[in-house]
Amino acid sequence: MKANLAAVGITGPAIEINNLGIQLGKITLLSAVSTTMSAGLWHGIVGPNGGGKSTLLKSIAGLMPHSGSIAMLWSNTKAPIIGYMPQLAPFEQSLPISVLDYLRLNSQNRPVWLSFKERSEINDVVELLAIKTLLNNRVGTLSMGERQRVLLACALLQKPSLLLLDEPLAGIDKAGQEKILAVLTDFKKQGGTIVMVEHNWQVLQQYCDQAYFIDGGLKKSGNPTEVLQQQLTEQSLEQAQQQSLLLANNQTDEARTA
Ligand SMILES: Nc1ncnc2c1ncn2[C@@H]1O[C@H](COP(=O)(O)OP(=O)(O)OP(=O)(O)O)[C@@H](O)[C@H]1O
Repeated sequence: MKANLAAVGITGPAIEINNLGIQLGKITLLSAVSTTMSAGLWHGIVGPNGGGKSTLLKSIAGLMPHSGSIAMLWSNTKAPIIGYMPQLAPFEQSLPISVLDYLRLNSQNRPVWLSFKERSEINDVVELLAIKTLLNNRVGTLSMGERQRVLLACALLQKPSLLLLDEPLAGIDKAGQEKILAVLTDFKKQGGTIVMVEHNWQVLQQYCDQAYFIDGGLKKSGNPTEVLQQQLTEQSLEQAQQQSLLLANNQTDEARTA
């Protein structure tokens, strides 16, 4: 039987971001971000390195102090549960904790040493992400791809209705990526909302409903193919401007030496 990934019958929330700004000391990481991410869709955050994608995701997850507002809008009586997968979270090599214990720690809110009840959610995510053979391995010894699957399993454990994923495909081979994308496709089909940081435009175009280009702020958003086209047009315009500037400088130099 197929596991339910999102809380059954629950539509993931929409996210309304209004004039979001993030300042660390004198450095502005993000400014004036305003947008609405619709419920039940797959949203892709894209942009250059250091542009502020992870920062935006962390602020939606409530992990980053900010100005402006971020509101979750949902139609159900139960508040949305958020599953967050950080960017390639490193585990300390010597951390004496197995993958199974790590999942157990993340599967309940009360300390596992007080009581632990075997939970079916763990079996569901273990099967879903094919991590059974890793259960007795120490988290610090996992390869990058294995770690990604364990982190995604953790994000799915509480049956969230919103998934916030920071480059979930990074460091994973093609087969593993297809597996994860299939899991996420099912999650969306069951009503969940996904916000995912992703560099690969092919993935964004194939899977995401909306793309948001972040570079110190929200530069453009819309259908991923349209956002990509706009970005390519801007880049080629910029290149053409640089080339004509270079040409003009060379001509000036030549005129001076003549
Ligand atoms: N806690 C912090 N203190 C100082 N600078 C920070 C902090 N967190 C992030 N930054 C800086 O903010 C900028 C945006 O970082 P962020 O990780 O959001 O970028 P990104 O778009 O996710 O980049 P990448 O694609 O490389 O993962 C970077 O220049 C980063 O160095």
